[in-house]
Amino acid sequence: MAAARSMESEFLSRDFSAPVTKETEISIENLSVKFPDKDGGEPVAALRDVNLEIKQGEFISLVGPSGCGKTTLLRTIADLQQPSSGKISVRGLSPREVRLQKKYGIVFQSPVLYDWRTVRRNVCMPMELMGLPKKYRTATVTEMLELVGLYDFGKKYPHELSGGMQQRVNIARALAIKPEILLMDEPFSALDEFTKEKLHEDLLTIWSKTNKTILFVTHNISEAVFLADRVVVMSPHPGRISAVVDVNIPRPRALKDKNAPEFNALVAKVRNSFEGV
Ligand SMILES: Nc1ncnc2c1ncn2[C@@H]1O[C@H](COP(=O)(O)OP(=O)(O)OP(=O)(O)O)[C@@H](O)[C@H]1O
Repeated sequence: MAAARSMESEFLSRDFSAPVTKETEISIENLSVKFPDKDGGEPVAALRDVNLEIKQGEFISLVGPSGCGKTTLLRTIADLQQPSSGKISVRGLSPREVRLQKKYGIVFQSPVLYDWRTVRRNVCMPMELMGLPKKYRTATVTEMLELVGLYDFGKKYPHELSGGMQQRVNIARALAIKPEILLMDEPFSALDEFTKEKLHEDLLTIWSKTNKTILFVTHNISEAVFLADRVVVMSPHPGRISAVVDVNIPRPRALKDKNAPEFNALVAKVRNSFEGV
């Protein structure tokens, strides 16, 4: 009970816009993940010898073809998958400790919203599960819906919203527990180009206001470059990091930056970094 109370008070005092410290937030050392082969053959090396340091407040895109281990890497950081060897440490804590402290926000491709709950009550749900006080929940839902531009839609139900709006609700819900790290697995891949581009700009605004560390998985090279500080390029068989490309395009970024020669040069650099595809 005392432990639950101290977790709650740690939660209520969590600062949503903590300053970016540029300290290492996630350290991945010699990480390998193998899955047994269904036909009894050699295990599948979903990840082999992955090494990566991610700074607090960094925006990292993970890009690569199908099967190169992007989702496996995200799931292993999130403690949804265990390493076969190697180690992940988040400011000295294990992924499990970080998950139990609710410091991960996770956004998947399909927004898993509850159809029978309004937008407000969907965003509220993780805070209800954690038993946070009602007054705090109400204020946080309002703050999150303002952040994602959906304050006026709080009383709607998911089926009354477009796909892009549903994904915004999903992001608001992931942010409602004030995570330090946002893990996003192809969150916009099912959306049309116009909606996707609007969400890119909005996600960058949300990121700059909240200072989260973001890992963003995508197949789309242009999306990866536009959003990230660094693009981590992965290649399959075995899943590994084949390059890390720094994106030195100034921020804040706008869609017109995609027309700049520097942007296209970076897209080409990422494309040329794939190995064994
Ligand atoms: N639960 C599992 N059991 C067995 N093999 C798996 C499992 N999960 C992933 N794999 C295999 O591990 C490799 C990496 O898969 P993963 O889903 O991480 O790749 P990905 O880059 O995210 O692919 P996609 O872009 O298609 O989502 C693939 O060969 C995949 O078939």
